[in-house]
Amino acid sequence: MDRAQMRQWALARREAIVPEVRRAWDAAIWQGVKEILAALPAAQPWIGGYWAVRAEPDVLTPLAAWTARRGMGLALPAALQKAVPLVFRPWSPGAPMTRDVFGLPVPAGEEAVWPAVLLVPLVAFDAAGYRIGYGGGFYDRTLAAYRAAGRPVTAIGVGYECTRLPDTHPGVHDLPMDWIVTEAGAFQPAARKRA
Ligand SMILES: Nc1nc2c(c(=O)[nH]1)N(C=O)[C@@H](CNc1ccc(C(=O)N[C@@H](CCC(=O)O)C(=O)O)cc1)CN2
Ligand SMILES: Nc1ncnc2c1ncn2[C@@H]1O[C@H](COP(=O)(O)OP(=O)(O)OP(=O)(O)O)[C@@H](O)[C@H]1O
Repeated sequence: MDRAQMRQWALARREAIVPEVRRAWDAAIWQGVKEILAALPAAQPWIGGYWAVRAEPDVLTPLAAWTARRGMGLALPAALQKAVPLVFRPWSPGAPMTRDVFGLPVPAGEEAVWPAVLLVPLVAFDAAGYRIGYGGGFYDRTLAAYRAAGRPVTAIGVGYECTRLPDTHPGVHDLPMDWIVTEAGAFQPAARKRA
């Protein structure tokens, strides 16, 4: 399979998950994400989430409640043009929304922030922490922009076990996730594991 075929394979598997199972898996994924966030060295001013589309794991509601309780801000990505890094805009439940270049809902406010922790939706992923997304290269460009700006970032990939692959055949631009969280738990990709 090439990356486009892996993407189609994984999207089909993800869309086949029935609602009851999806609810249970999303709850388990949220538990895994929460444990990672709770163990971060310091309270973060901003966490980058995402507005779930196309059968992505949806943890936005508990994430919003959790961050609000701790006085942390939550921001959502906006793809404002093709081939540029994502911009993160502060969001809270009920905030006014507009649409980005792909028609996805994004916060209407134009303020941009740089969350040091990003939840990154995975269409498919592998044990080394590499991912396949929708093919726009947005998260890869975004992580590269953080690196170029000298801003540390923790990337937490979020996906379902049924879209795990032995090897996603990453390209030169692909940057690995620091963590991957699925319904089976949270793991640090082998290549990145530290003593
Ligand atoms: N929930 C969520 N929000 C997100 C992302 C994401 O992966 N998930 N993004 C992460 O990047 C950005 C949006 N990126 C997107 C990139 C491509 C397509 C998409 O539908 N692509 C078409 C092909 C379009 C084309 O070729 O021009 C497709 O897959 O059919 C959608 C969103 C920002 N917001
Ligand atoms: N840092 C970068 N600079 C320039 N081009 C990049 C960069 N990162 C990715 N690209 C390009 O973006 C395109 C899409 O990349 P890829 O197939 O890895 O997308 P994806 O990871 O599935 O999508 P996404 O990150 O949007 O979810 C490729 O043509 C790739 O070369």
